Amino acid sequence: DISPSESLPNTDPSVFHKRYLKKLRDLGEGHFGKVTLYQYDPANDGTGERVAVKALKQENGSVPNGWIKEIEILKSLYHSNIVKYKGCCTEMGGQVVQLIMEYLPLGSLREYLPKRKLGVPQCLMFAQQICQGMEYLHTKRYIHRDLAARNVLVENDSLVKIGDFGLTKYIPEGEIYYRVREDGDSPVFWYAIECLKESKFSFASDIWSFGVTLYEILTRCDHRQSPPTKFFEMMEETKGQMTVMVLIKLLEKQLRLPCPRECPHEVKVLMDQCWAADPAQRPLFRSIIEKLEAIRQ
Ligand SMILES: C=Cc1cc(F)c(CN2CC[C@](CC#N)(n3cc(C(N)=O)c(NC(=O)OC)n3)[C@H](F)C2)cc1O
Repeated sequence: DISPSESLPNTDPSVFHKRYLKKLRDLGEGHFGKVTLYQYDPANDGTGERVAVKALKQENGSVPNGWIKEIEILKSLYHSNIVKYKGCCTEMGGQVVQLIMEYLPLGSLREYLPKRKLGVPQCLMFAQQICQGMEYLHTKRYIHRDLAARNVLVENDSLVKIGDFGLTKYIPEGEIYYRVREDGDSPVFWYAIECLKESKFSFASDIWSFGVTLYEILTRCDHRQSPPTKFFEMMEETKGQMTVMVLIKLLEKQLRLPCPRECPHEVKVLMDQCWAADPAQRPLFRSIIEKLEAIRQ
């Protein structure tokens, strides 16, 4: 038997040392920080694995507790349609913490869909997988608050994963809404009407955002049909008026994003159910999965 002193040092695979992280390129920029591609190369021979590293713009050295929350949330999620947590890299005695995730080189649906003319069945398969990841998230009482094609990563032609949880919040038992005044650049064209009017986020507001994500998928993320482009067209000349106020008026008049070209009617019906003005009228992810399965038959 090998005595402990002879076995390999018991290194914790979720601990990443800054000195072995070699920066390759930036992957994305958010309001509060950025995501960068690194090679983790402890052998220093270029054979290390590539990882995606999320870092917050560091204010006065203190680690915001919302950031620790995001790390704890991703660490607690195990689902085939959710990006894998790999570990953390701490610096300056824990003053700086970076989140290490698996790297999906095909990037998000925003980069992938315009290049690959996928058929409707494959688009609906991706949509169903997003619902499976989101249903899992909701069973753990998390709301995502930023579901959009830009935050869905492509593993391969038949697998997508929800890739970013920057705005995810826990909804305590017995509560329905999470209220917040977002100061960042909020994704208003993915926000449910009650989020725009009263900042009331809930499981049902994630369903609304899924409807917008489904719309993006059926447009293959064509920027000419993007939600901002189409809503600005519908808002006509809003010279100087607050965009959010005009968007709320438009949604209150029951106006919605148009049916994408070559989108089956029953998929547009599903989108419109996700965009019901009354949150209680919107379907749950479980029933959306069943509807998508039925349409895909
Ligand atoms: C600090 C807050 C913050 C900072 C940000 F930059 C963003 C925006 N960011 C999210 C992560 C992102 C898209 C997704 N999902 N992505 C992850 C991978 C991966 N794990 O491989 C990947 N791969 C890739 O692009 O391969 C070519 N892209 C992309 F970086 C945009 C959101 C934020 O909340």
